[in-house]
Amino acid sequence: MIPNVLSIAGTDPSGGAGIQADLKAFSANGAYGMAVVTALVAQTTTGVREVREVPAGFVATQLETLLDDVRPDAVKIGMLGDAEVILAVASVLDRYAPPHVVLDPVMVAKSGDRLLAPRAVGVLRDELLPRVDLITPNLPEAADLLGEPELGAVGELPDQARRLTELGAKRVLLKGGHLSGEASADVLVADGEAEFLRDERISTTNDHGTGCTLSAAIAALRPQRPDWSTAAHEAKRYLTAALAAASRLDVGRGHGPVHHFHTWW
Ligand SMILES: Nc1ncnc2c1ncn2[C@@H]1O[C@H](COP(=O)(O)OP(=O)(O)OP(=O)(O)O)[C@@H](O)[C@H]1O
Ligand SMILES: Cc1ncc(CO)c(N)n1
Repeated sequence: MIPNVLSIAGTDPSGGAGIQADLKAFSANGAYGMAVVTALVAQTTTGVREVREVPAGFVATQLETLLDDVRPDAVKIGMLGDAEVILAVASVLDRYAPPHVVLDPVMVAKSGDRLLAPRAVGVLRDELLPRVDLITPNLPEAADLLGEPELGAVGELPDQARRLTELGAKRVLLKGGHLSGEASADVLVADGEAEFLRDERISTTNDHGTGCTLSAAIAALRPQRPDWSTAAHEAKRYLTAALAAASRLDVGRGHGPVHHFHTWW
């Protein structure tokens, strides 16, 4: 059976990040996609112009309406925007206990614009991290969650990922996309064990939504694969291919999107 996978996230009208990217990544990775919108974001490849939050009560109503009818096989959580929405999502997770929950702790867009209120970082750390199966922070997000300086070297990733599990996250995929070097390396830590996910670094400015794509692909693949490690390695390969395929796109003047392609078979 095709897995039903839910994204809880904000929007990107240019289709590169957020809900729009998640739905494409779900489809391309063999899942049926569903979405609950948490914030309307006026953004494109060049940056964010304005954000309108969806009231927390209505995020909860969207989730309850959906979950009373459909049981998802996995959930990906992205931009939540503020503390009230975080608490609403945490409470719904408690009541419905969906399997395979991935949290991308979105805080700042590639353009530098904030997508999470600074005072909500502690609420995300204390109320949501312990309730999900995997978190996928980038380096600035990991530093913010731990109150540490941002890492500058690949070799430091495993120890920082382990410290994130000490905050209550069951598993951590710490993304090294902001580092330079020949390879693009991330680290996955579960049960104290660390393993690297390495792939070639693609030379491109079409890197808008890479984080959304990776976490969405993991959520889509997890119900179809035996464990988190297999799903994460495969999602990483999918992202590298989508980054390489981005050279065929001509979208916007800034950080362009990756290309989610389907193999018809
Ligand atoms: N040029 C690249 N080539 C290959 N992989 C990359 C490249 N840039 C980023 N990645 C990979 O993309 C994923 C996302 O990494 P990154 O650290 O950029 O996340 P992010 O900052 O959350 O992304 P975004 O905010 O744009 O969605 C990681 O797996 C990272 O290794
Ligand atoms: C809605 C949304 N979520 C996440 C990101 C991070 O790239 C973004 N730019 N927009």
